[in-house]
Amino acid sequence: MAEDTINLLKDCQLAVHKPNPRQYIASISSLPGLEVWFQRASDVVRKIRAGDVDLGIVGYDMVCEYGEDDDDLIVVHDALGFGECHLALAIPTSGIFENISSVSELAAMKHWSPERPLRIVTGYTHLGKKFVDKIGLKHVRLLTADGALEAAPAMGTADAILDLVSSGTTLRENSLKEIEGGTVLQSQGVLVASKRSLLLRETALDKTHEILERLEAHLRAKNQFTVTANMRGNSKDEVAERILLNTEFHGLQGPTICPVFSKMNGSVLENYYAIIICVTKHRLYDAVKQLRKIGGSGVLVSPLTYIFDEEPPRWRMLLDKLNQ
Ligand SMILES: Nc1ncnc2c1ncn2[C@@H]1O[C@H](COP(=O)(O)OP(=O)(O)OP(=O)(O)O)[C@@H](O)[C@H]1O
Ligand SMILES: O=P(O)(O)OC[C@H]1O[C@H](OP(=O)(O)OP(=O)(O)O)[C@H](O)[C@@H]1O
Ligand SMILES: [Mg+2]
Repeated sequence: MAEDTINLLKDCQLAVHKPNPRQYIASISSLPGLEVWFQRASDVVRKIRAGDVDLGIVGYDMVCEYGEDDDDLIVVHDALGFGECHLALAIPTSGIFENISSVSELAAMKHWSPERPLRIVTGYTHLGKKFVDKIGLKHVRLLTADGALEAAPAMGTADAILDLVSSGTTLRENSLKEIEGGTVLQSQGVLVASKRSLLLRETALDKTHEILERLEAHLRAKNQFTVTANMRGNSKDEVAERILLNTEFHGLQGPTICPVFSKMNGSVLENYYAIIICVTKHRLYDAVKQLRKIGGSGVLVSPLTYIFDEEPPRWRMLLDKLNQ
């Protein structure tokens, strides 16, 4: 998460300067007056709640587990695009669980009693307790461990686990499976803040605004290409009509169309137009095909770095949450 966070900030022109690897304090030269502290994910949330730091970047799972529903915590950006995983219940694929494929089937098993509860090992006791209550599992004991939870069922120290799953490889390699209704939450990296800080300290709100704007502009641009193509035509209106009526690709507000001037037999002609549109990466080839069909040639594709649009919706949402 730390590496992903540093890379993301760098891509947003917010490079984190850390004088040496064993130092936990750093700075961002484009944000003077801001201190960066490297802390364990759980401590990031605890320190925001305690009022020691104003803003943090952590997994949403950490915000929920260590935030314990504290309404001072406010998620400023909920999808930073890394650390994607989900918190889920998993049970062994064989033995008494062989035919169990949902939480209702798990709850209905006759094996669990006050003397012999279902033992679930997890690092997420707050979320685990809430989840067990929600799904109505009666005879349960939550056990805690810090890591390698997937080994517990085979070791005989627990019956089930509640842990993060990403690719699913760790579960599979340890003969465990997820079950229907067993997902507690979806998680990825988020930017989280203390509501109190943002309300009481104008500089904290200003810096948050700048960071959010940069994140939004970069993340919006990340999956887009700028596509430029030349197209023969008699006027820009005619070219615009061809694009708007015959393709699905129109740019942010609409295509930008500019005349291309060429020299022929001593005179300057305006019989080509350059069109500029934005295209999501996975639809690039569709866009090229559609542009070709309406006479597009010389298609140039370049990556987009930022899209600064009007005020980002997340900023408005943040102000609403702060009642401003
Ligand atoms: N397999 C995974 N795939 C994607 N994201 C993950 C994965 N495992 C964990 N994460 C995310 O990374 C965050 C940090 O994970 P974790 O607590 O394991 O950190 P760590 O780097 O091992 O540090 P620590 O020393 O505190 O355990 C989690 O809260 C979660 O949001
Ligand atoms: O579905 P997968 O892609 O296999 O990823 C899931 C694993 O990743 C995390 O562990 P991590 O590697 O952080 O080790 P840890 O639990 O010891 O911290 C998590 O605790 C799972 O064990
Ligand atoms: Mg880990």
